Amino acid sequence: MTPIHVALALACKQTPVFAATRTRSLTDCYGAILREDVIAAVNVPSVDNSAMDGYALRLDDIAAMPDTGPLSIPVGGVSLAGHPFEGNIPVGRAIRIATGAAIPAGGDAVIIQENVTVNADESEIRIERDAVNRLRRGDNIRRAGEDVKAGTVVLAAGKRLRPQDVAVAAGQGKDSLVVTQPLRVAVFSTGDELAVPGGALPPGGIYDSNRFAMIGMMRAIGCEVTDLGLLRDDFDVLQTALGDAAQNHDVILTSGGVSVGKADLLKPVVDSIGEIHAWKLAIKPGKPLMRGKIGNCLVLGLPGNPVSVMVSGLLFAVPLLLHMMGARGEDCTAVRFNVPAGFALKRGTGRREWLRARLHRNGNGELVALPFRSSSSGVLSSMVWAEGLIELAEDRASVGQGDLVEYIPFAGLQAF
Ligand SMILES: Nc1nc2c(c(=O)[nH]1)N[C@H]1C(S)=C(S)[C@@H](COP(=O)(O)OP(=O)(O)OC[C@H]3O[C@@H](n4cnc5c(N)ncnc54)[C@H](O)[C@@H]3O)O[C@H]1N2
Ligand code: MOO
Repeated sequence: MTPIHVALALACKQTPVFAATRTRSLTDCYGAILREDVIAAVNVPSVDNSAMDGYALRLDDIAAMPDTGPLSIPVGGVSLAGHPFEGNIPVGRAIRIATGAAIPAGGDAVIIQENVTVNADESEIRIERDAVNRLRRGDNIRRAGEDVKAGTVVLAAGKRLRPQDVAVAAGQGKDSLVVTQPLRVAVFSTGDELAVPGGALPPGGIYDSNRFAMIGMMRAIGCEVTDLGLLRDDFDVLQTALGDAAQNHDVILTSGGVSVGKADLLKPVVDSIGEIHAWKLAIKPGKPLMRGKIGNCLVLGLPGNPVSVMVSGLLFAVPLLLHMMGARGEDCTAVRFNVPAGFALKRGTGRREWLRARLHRNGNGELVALPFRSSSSGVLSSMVWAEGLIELAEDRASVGQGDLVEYIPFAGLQAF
C-alpha cells in the first residue's frame, strides 16, 4: 500500500498539465485555472485620492495660522470622484472633497466632514483646536499605486480564480483571461446491485448514489462532465464503455469494482486496453483506488463504498485533476488546522484516516472536533452530518481527549 502523498506526487509527475487553454470573458472565468500572469498595467488607485468625504487641506498653511482657538478656513472649490478640482489648492483655502476624488495639487491631508462645522452657505469651515492638533500629513489619503503598483504581477498563472481575483483583473482593465479549457470527464458507476434513481429498487438492491457525488465534485472544479450512467459488472460491457469513453475524454472517473472480488473487473479491463499505474493506497476509507491510462485518457477507479468514493475523490482525484488543469500547489491542497479532540480513540496504524467530523463548542466554550458515531465507509449519511474531516496520520495510534487533531473543513477542500 502506498502513502497518499507519495501516490499523489507520483501521479502528478506522471500526468502532464493539460495544454489546452482558451481566452474567456471575465464573467466566464470564475473557478477556472488562470494560465497567464496578469501584470498590472495601471496603478490602483491611479492618482492620490481621498478615502473619506471631507475637506482637503494644505498643512503648511495651517501651520502658519493662529495656534490657539478654532480655525476658520474659506472653501476654495470642490473635487468630486470623476470631476477633479483643477490646479493647486489656493493658499489658505480648503477644498471640499468626496471619497474617491483626486487630491488637488498641494493637498496633504483630508479632514472628515464630521470633524468640521460648515457655515450656512458652505463658503467656510470651522475646525476646533483639538481637531487641528490631531491633523497629520497623509490623513485619509489613499496614495497612487497603494493597492496595486503598475508592473507588478497581480495574479500568477496557476491560480484558481475566485470572485476577488476576477475583480482585480477587471480593475486592471482586462475583459478576458487565458484559462485552462475544461477537462472532459466521463463518469460512471459499476455494480450489478445498483439501481438507477427514479426507477424501481429490486429486492436487495441499492440506488446508485456515487455517480451523483462524483459528478458534483467534478462540476465543482470546473470539469465538463459526461454522465455515462450505470454499467453492469461485465468484462465486455466495461471494456467497450471505457474504450469508447477514452476516445473523447481526458479523464474517466468510475466507482466500484476495484477491490479483489470476482466481480471487481475494473483493473483487468483497464489492463486489457491500457495500463495500470497504481491501485492500492494506504488510506482509510478509499484503499483500493486504481489509477491507469487508456491511450491519453487518465482513468481513476474510485472504490465503491459511498464514503470512500467521496474521500478518495476529494483528497486524490480532485487534487490530481487540478494539477492537470495547471493549478498551483496551494490551490490543490486542502486547508487544515489543529483543533483539540472532543473524543478519544485507539486505532491500527499504517493508513491515513479521515473521520467525518464537526466542530462543536464544549461546556468550557472551547471549540473541539467531534467524529460521527460510525466510521464505516458505507454510511453516506455521515458525510451529510459532517462539516469537515479529521485527518489522522499513518503513524497515529491513538487520540486522547484534548489532543490536537488536524481538521479539514469541507470549505477548505476544492470541490465544495
Ligand atoms: N477481501 C477484501 N474485500 C474488500 C477489500 C479488501 O481489501 N479485501 N476492500 C474493501 C474496501 S476498503 C472497499 S472500499 C471496497 C471497495 O470495493 P469496490 O470498489 O470493488 O466496490 P464494490 O464492491 O463494487 O462496492 C462496495 C460497496 O459500495 C456499494 N456501492 C458501490 N457502488 C455504489 C454506488 N454507485 N452507489 C451506492 N453504493 C455503491 C456497494 O453496494 C458495496 O456495498 O471493497 C471492500 N472489500
Ligand atoms: O477503503 Mo474502504 O474505502 O476503507 O471502505
